Amino acid sequence: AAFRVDVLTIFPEYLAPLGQSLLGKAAQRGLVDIGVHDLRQWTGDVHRTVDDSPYGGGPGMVMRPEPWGRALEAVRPPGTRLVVPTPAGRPFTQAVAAQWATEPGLVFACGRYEGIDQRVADWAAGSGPVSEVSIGDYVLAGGESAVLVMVEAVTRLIPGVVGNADSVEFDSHADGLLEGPSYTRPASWQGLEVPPVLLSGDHAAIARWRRGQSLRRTADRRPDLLAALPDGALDAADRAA
Ligand SMILES: NC(=O)c1ccno1
Repeated sequence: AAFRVDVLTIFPEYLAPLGQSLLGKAAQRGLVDIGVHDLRQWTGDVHRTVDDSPYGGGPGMVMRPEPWGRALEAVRPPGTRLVVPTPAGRPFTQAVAAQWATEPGLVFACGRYEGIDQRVADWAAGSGPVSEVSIGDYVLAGGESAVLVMVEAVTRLIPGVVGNADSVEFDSHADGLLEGPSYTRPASWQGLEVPPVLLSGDHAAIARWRRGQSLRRTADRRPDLLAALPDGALDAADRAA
């Protein structure tokens, strides 16, 4: 069955890119079903109000719970994970994306303003898993951009969505390390040569060189990833790299 994605937002037009390109083709091929819903459909007043001032004072506005409750009851299949993008969330990583890609689908709640009344996530936990996640340590105006990022990261891991399955398997972060440099024709460009080992045809040497490049780049750019590797992940050859 198709992987089902539903997005609740007050800016449905912002999610238009979900219908294009890679995702669009996957949707056409029945691999992914995407529904974008305007939260204001579930407001109860003539002004279609979705926010109010925060209890306890403080700047900005908070999204009221009632429209979310009605929208989730209408849209969220029972047991489906609810994802709430927020700078205060747990980190969204490749491992999280891989886990979610094995599930039947996802519902995304895009918060605006200072966020959504906490009772929505608390109440929603009664009908399925709820994940409050962050795509990085920065603050966006709303959750919509984060949803575009997460939908792309998850759906490309669904078998058949990305043409070449190998390219997914050898992504950066797939083995906990960053991918090293890539090269293609011409062999010489602006006086810069492609590393000769890559033209040698010696596949064992190429694999060793690539692993070394990956380790070196990870140590240079993301030492935190090296530190997070499970014991034994690096062998003697790795340490020598
Ligand atoms: N960092 C994030 O994931 C985020 C979501 C909404 N605003 O920021």
